[in-house]
Amino acid sequence: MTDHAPQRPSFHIVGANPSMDRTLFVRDLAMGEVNRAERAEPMAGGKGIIVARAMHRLGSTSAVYGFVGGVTGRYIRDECRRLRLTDRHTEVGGDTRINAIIVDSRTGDATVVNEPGPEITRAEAEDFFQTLMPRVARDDIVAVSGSLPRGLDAAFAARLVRDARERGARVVVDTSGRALQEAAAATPWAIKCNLEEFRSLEPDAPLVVRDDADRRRLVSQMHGVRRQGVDIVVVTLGAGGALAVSAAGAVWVRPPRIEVVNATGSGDTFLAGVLHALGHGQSLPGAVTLAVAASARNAQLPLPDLGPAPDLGSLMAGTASVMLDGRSAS
Ligand SMILES: O=P(O)(O)OC[C@@]1(O)O[C@H](CO)[C@@H](O)[C@@H]1O
Repeated sequence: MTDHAPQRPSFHIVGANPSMDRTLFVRDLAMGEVNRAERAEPMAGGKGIIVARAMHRLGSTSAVYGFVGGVTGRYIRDECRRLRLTDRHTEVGGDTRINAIIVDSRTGDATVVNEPGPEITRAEAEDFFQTLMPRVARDDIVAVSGSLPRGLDAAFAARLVRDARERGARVVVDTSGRALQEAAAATPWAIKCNLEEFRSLEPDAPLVVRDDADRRRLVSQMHGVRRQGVDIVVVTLGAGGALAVSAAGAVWVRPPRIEVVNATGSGDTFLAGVLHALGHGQSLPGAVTLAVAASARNAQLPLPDLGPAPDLGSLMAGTASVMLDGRSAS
């Protein structure tokens, strides 16, 4: 490499609260009844791990950070090794959680029960910052994904954004509730959330986005958040695709038609697509198109993954992107 060759940024994926996801496939799930699973699959999960695994499938290597402990924590570390993710987790006294995902194998509907996660002490939180921050360099991408385990509050998310920004990194936040509010106030480079999560930033946002008028209203609210100091705001709308705004304008990407097997992790896979594409210098509309296709691919599979060497060409061809100032982007 010459001195002038462009350097790829390093990706640091923070999933503070990883989990062993246990996915149970049940036909015609009946609440309040005894159900029998057709099969059960364990998988390393938590939003950060799903993001990093999907990025790896797309060709971007990343390091994963968060808190792990106990036998389930060991499982996460073993899986990181197997998946070739750089494991920079902080070891803690509590146990990594186990989350239950019950997929109705007839409808594809997923019912998810998330544990709160281990209690993190102040010293463990400090260890985490000491592990992450010295490794963050200018222009690196730091993604903050998923819930916080017990003992950490929204101030943790805000400090994460501030400290990584001070090191010149581009910080991307995908979390919810108070943590999202405080992280957004610390003005990250980008926010990616779903509609429900966006409503914690903009309570007047529509509950559902049905038509052009709803999309335009939402876009103007997203620009409002952007004007508070965030460069890029992306809101995913499930079957309605995704909207993204930056100073250059707004784009809406409609998803391809697919049969959903299990959409768990599709939002995380979407984020992986955005990070991979923006990290490789693609435009925001191009990145969102890849992300919508990747998220659709994830939903076609029984477990959150893209599978080795995913070919997203036909799914990308099934998307349509529209610049909301009326020009067609593809
Ligand atoms: O409690 P969080 O961190 O918000 O969500 C955790 C979780 O439900 O999200 C992933 C799917 O998006 C699963 O791997 C995981 O169990």
